[in-house]
Amino acid sequence: MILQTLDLTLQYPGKLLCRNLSLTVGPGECWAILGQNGCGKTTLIHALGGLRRVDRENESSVMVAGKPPQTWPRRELARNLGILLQEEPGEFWGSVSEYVLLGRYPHVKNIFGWDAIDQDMALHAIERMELTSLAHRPLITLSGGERQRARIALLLAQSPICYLLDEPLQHLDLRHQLLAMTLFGELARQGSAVVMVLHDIGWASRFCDHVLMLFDDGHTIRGSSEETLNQSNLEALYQCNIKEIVMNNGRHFVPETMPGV
Ligand SMILES: Nc1ncnc2c1ncn2[C@@H]1O[C@H](COP(=O)(O)OP(=O)(O)OP(=O)(O)O)[C@@H](O)[C@H]1O
Repeated sequence: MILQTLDLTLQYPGKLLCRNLSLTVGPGECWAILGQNGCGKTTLIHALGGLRRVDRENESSVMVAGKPPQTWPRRELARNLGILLQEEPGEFWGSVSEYVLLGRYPHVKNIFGWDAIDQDMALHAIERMELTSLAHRPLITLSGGERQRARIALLLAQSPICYLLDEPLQHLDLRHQLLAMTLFGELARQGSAVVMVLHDIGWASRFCDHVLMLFDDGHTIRGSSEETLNQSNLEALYQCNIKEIVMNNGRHFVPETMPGV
């Protein structure tokens, strides 16, 4: 078990986001977190990553590799857990390759800087995200999608055991959505744990083996994608009419109509 919540309840004044969530994410698993805007997906990612304190009496309700995330030394936590947030904390004025190298910081052994392994891993991550031709450009000159690929490359260079990803496909075109999902699927097959917030059920059904659904009233459904992704769960989750289409051995879910329209 890499990531675990025990009876986790998250709320803001006047709004219950999730109630008594017990979740266990193991190595090799790829999870999608699904739910309507404002249901609490980002808040949950923050709680799982130790970026948001859970209630005091609830302190042990999130565990990363057996310990609450706040109790890990930061560099050690970053070797276990890599987090991709929706918002960037601040501007970075260096080049793309300098930015991606920051992912190696938790692994640095040499006080004089990055060693050959760090350089190689950053280079490989840049290649994987198809950024080689932009590697020397200042990060701030990149487009939204290019910058999102650089952020994913930084995480690849970091190579944590568990990836927590909040809308990793934001700003990406179709080709790069496929590239990113293929990569996350590969990471899971190689033994990493991957947990990602998605708005596209198609990607979830194709690449994720587990799903967590967060409903507006705080209740949750979790389980295998096979079991949980069905018309009735998804219609209840998204509050609209959804049609399931089976095509080329894959299941596709198409939003059809708004109820009452
Ligand atoms: N600091 C805060 N104080 C009060 N309410 C908040 C605070 N931060 C977030 N919320 C509310 O909590 C709810 C959950 O927010 P969150 O960002 O986790 O939703 P989400 O599921 O990630 O949404 P989206 O799909 O739009 O990104 C929202 O209704 C939001 O307005």
